[in-house]
Amino acid sequence: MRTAHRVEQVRAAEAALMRRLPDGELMRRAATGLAAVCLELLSPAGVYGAPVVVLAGSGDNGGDALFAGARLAGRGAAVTAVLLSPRRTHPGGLAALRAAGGRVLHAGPDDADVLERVAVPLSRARLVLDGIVGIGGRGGLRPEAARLLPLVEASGATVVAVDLPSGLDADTGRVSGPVLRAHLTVTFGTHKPGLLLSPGAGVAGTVHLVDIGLGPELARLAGGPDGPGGGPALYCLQHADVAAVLPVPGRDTDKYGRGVVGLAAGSERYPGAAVLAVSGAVRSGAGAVRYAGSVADAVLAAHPEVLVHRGGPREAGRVQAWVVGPGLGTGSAGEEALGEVLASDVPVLVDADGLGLLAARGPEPLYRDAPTLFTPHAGEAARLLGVERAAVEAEPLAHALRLADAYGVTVLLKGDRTIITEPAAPGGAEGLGRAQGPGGDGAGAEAGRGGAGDARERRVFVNTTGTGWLATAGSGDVLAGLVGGLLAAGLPVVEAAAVGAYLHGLAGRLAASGAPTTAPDVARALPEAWRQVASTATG
Ligand SMILES: NC(=O)C1=CN([C@@H]2O[C@H](COP(=O)(O)OP(=O)(O)OC[C@H]3O[C@@H](n4cnc5c(N)ncnc54)[C@H](OP(=O)(O)O)[C@@H]3O)[C@@H](O)[C@H]2O)[C@@H](O)CC1
Ligand SMILES: Nc1ncnc2c1ncn2[C@@H]1O[C@H](COP(=O)(O)OP(=O)(O)O)[C@@H](O)[C@H]1O
Ligand SMILES: [K+]
Repeated sequence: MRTAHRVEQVRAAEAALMRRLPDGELMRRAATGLAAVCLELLSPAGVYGAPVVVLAGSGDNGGDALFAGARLAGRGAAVTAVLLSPRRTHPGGLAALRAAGGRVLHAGPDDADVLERVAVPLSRARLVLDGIVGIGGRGGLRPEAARLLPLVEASGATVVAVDLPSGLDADTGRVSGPVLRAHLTVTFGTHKPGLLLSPGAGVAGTVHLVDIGLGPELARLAGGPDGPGGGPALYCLQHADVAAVLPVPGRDTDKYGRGVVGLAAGSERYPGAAVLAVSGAVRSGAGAVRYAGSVADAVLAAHPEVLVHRGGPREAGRVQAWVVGPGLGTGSAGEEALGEVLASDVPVLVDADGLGLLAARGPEPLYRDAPTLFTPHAGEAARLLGVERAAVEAEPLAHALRLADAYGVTVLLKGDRTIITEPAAPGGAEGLGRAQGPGGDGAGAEAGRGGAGDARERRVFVNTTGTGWLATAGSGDVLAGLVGGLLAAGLPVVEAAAVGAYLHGLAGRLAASGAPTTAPDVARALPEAWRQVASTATG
């Protein structure tokens, strides 16, 4: 499991660790790891004489960058440090850089002709280290740093962000002003949520984690009574985590034992959505799929194995979970189907038109005994909350949490980085992520910040397996069917959502393989995604 922690958690762990280590040891570890990555980047074309620019701000982030720059200079690179706060530069880092033969340019707010002076080294640079600001940052880059951005972008150099891209909010991934886009981010100790969430992930590039020994401290804090507490702010599944919970039939399992998923979807106007949701459900691990609705013939033509009912969900027969909404329409038939499904006593996934119908009623808790999962994209989430779509896209995590609390449901917010979160007071304490840290509890995420319940209880997952090729009509319907099937197969709601998003993203990659793909092809790639994941468990 990959995990991410908020700045206050990182600071607390850092303080605890520093008490036990010699002065400067943590920065030495960070700079060593950073320099190693940079050397690897420079090596193919040669390190000796390689032009490197270090952008250094006023804090320890600049210190990391300067110490790493000194190491590169020690290996023969031609390093120029550009100091954005010349009077407040990290003294040890600056001294090390000078001692290793690095050049130094002043580029503070009061320095004249800055652009002319830095233009030449930047235009020649093969590598730029962004040590302007790290986890101490607030808001977008300030003008003295922002004015360098066009020069960096025009240089064509590889940009390596130190800890995180300067100007990016570490906790939320929000970009509220100018930000230095990186090809690669070398982050220290733990991932920061903003590197994994949208839109931050889009400016961080590939993220490389350098171990500086914070892990045990973070785990200790998670269980302790003092400090920020809480487990990781974010969990990010890997193959082995998914393999551990995939529903695999035993020798004595029959199809009903594997779970039956019901789908209330499709309409004369949108029959395809039902077919696509079914195509995900039949490959989900459930033993059987029931369809209830008006486009049974289209469903049967594509999937003869489905049990169909040409009426409402209530009379369709027993299921272990319902999916309601894809292509359902928002008329009275849709309204009726939604009402019947929500009145059932099994887990329900509400998608697409089902969410549209609920949005029209406005935010109110659903008060169901069984779990309810919403699977909106940003536009649907915005309608459910009565906010602009752009607001959801700017801060998806905060809005996913608000949505979960306003309706009392688990939320899977779709996007390039899909977020899964439960409402503030989740039932049960078992499951993925629960075993992390001595506290055994889940994540804190932004819950406290959003004023949303007990920050220590709530788990938040982010899915990183997706690809832009999944932005194709109907791929969300496939996801709804898949997750519904996982629910029917018995996975707890958060696990079903997180595992479904993971397999769906992977299937999207396999189906696309670098070229356009279609929703049916994504569904057809699900078994291969499953096999790839499962093979990590069997070796
Ligand atoms: N924690 C750990 O475990 C370890 C941490 N390490 C490293 O330390 C880094 C954190 O260092 P840090 O605390 O010195 O803060 P940092 O990010 O350098 O900012 C410094 C100052 O910048 C300013 N500033 C603020 N916003 C700004 C903006 N938008 N644009 C421009 N400037 C802005 C603001 O100063 P102000 O001008 O407001 O007084 C702020 O105080 C961390 O990211 C990692 O690299 C590793 O060495 C080892 C282990
Ligand atoms: N840029 C992207 N990167 C990764 N996944 C994406 C991207 N854009 C969309 N997706 C995924 O594609 C699916 C689209 O679902 P949705 O918006 O409901 O489309 P539709 O309504 O056409 O089915 C979601 O699973 C979403 O996470
Ligand atoms: K940085």
